Formats: sequence, C-alpha cells, structure tokens
Amino acid sequence: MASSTREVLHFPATQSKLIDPYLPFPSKNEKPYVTLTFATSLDSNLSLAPGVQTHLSGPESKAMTHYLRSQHDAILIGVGTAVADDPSLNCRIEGAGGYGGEGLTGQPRPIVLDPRGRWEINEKTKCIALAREKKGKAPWLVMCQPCKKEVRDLLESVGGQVLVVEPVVDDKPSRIPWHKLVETLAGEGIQSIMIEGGGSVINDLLSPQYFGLVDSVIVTIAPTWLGKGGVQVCPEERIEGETRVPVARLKGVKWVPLGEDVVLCGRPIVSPT
Ligand SMILES: NC(=O)C1=CN([C@@H]2O[C@H](COP(=O)(O)OP(=O)(O)OC[C@H]3O[C@@H](n4cnc5c(N)ncnc54)[C@H](O)[C@@H]3O)[C@@H](O)[C@H]2O)C=CC1
Ligand SMILES: Nc1nc(O)c(N)c(N[C@@H]2O[C@H](COP(=O)(O)O)[C@@H](O)[C@H]2O)n1
Repeated sequence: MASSTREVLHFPATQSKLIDPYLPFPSKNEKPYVTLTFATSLDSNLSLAPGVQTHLSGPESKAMTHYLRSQHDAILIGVGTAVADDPSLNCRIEGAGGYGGEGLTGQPRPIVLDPRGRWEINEKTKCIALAREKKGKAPWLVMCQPCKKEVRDLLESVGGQVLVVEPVVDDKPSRIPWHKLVETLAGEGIQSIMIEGGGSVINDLLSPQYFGLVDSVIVTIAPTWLGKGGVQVCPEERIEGETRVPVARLKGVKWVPLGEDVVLCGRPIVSPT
C-alpha cells in the first residue's frame, strides 16, 4: 500500500467553520446536494498533461479536501481520472472509519463514471484494496453498457456494484445527462455528491444548463503555473446572438487562505449578459 494512503490528516475546526456554509445541510429536497471541487494552477490546469497525475494541493488544502470527503455521501470522478490517478477516493481525516473511527464512518462512496468500461481494476487498484482493508467504501461503477463479468465480480466481492444508466441518444453517444445521473444516485440513497473531476466532467458541469444542479463550487488554487498542454478548466464558450458572453460566475464568494494555497468557495450562477 502506498504511504499516502496510510497518512492521517487533520483539518482544524477554525478552518472547517469557514468552509461549512458551502457544504451539504440536512434538507427535505429530493435532489442530492452537489459540490464541484478540484485543485488548479494559476493557469487553470488540473494536471500537466492528459493522463498525468499532478499534485497541486499543499498539505493544508489537501486536508480540506479530505474534510469535504467526510461531509458527502459520495465522491464522483470520470474514468479519465480513475485511469490516470488510480485514486484512493477515501477520507483520511483522523477519526474517519479506518483512521481511528468506527466502521466506515465519514467514508464517502467512490463512484466512477465509466460509460464504456475503460477502467481495468484488480486487487491492487487502490480503492479496491482500501475497501478490502475497511479503510474506504467499495466503489460503484456507472456504465451505459453491461459490465465485463470479471469487473462486476471483483466489485461485488468488496461490496461495490455496477449501475447501468441509459445514455443520451443523439450526437453524443455514451453521455449520461447529469440530471439523470444525480437522480439515479438519489434512488440509491445518495443525498450529497462531491464531484472531483477531471477536466471533461468539470467543464461539462460549468455550463449554464447545470447551475440548478451544482450547489457549490470549491476550488483550491495553488501558486504555480503548469504551462500549455495541461488538462484545463475552461468550459465551452457561451454565445448570445453573435456575441461571446461570460459563461458563469460565483456568488456568495469566500476566499480562504490555506497554507500556500487559497481556497475559493461560491455558488455558481449564469453570468448576466
Ligand atoms: N487537480 C484536480 O483536482 C484533479 C485533476 N484531475 C486530472 O484530470 C485528468 C483527467 O481528466 P479527463 O481526461 O478530462 O477525464 P475525466 O476524469 O473528466 O473523465 C472523462 C471521461 O468520463 C466519462 N464521462 C464524463 N462525463 C460523462 C457523462 N456525462 N456521461 C457519461 N460519461 C461521462 C467519459 O468516459 C469521459 O471520457 C487527469 O490528469 C487527472 O489527474 C482529475 C480530478 C481532479
Ligand atoms: N484536491 C486535489 N488536489 C490535487 O492536487 C489533486 N491532484 C487532486 N486530485 C483528485 O484527488 C484524487 C486523488 O485522491 P487520493 O489522494 O488518491 O485519494 C484524484 O483522483 C483527483 O480526483 N485533488
């Protein structure tokens, strides 16, 4: 097991109370609370290149991300991230289940959006190994087609499952509409979802059509430039008539310095034209 999955993180209450207003709260809403969260460089890159894992968050903002994980029922990524990063997708905050706490308390459900079955898992895949060790919940795979038997068997052996969701039948085969995905997860008892990336997922969710869906955005900004060629956060342009207009902005904004990084919290709105 890599040392990073053995570490135990601390996120002080003085800092968590600054972030709490942007986190899920008990409500009678049918729709799960959706938080979009990621780390970028000053040139809005998530990573140095497609398929390359890049550590941007410093220790303090990394602890913040793990605190966010403890506050959501599920953590969702696209398969591009699963393949690039082999992520743990668990919560390593002191007191979470497997890290000093009881059972799987505070551990989010990892969910990988893999419409065509690209993710190849085995016993060494980090979130499978962590589920076996009871240091994280077993992953769920969201697909648009039946899953290979060996993948399903391995997932089910650690308590995971495969959810098959119908894609959009138009010019984008294998694209699941986000509202439908969130509704499906709500049907499985998920009331809050933290979406971590990667580029294609984030850029999709920053388009105005999803702003009723995404409740808050929490971005860690690291003081570094990664340069051209990275995986960038840059949503599709928005055109009104023949004019380009801003896509979106955040309201109710708070900037929280954490170590050398700054964490930007806000609620997305479609920019007024
Ligand atoms: N700095 C950060 O916070 C983070 C960085 N990353 C980085 O991002 C990069 C990966 O980003 P991408 O290559 O853009 O991959 P991605 O993780 O966004 O996955 C894209 C894939 O997800 C699936 N997908 C996305 N939306 C879908 C939908 N609506 N319906 C069905 N399937 C859908 C498709 O198969 C698509 O090809 C990696 O280098 C990773 O290290 C990833 C997460 C966070
Ligand atoms: N918050 C944050 N900061 C970074 O610098 C990152 N590279 C990421 N990436 C996301 O975290 C996942 C890795 O998590 P584990 O430590 O393996 O649990 C990675 O897959 C991205 O979703 N996030």
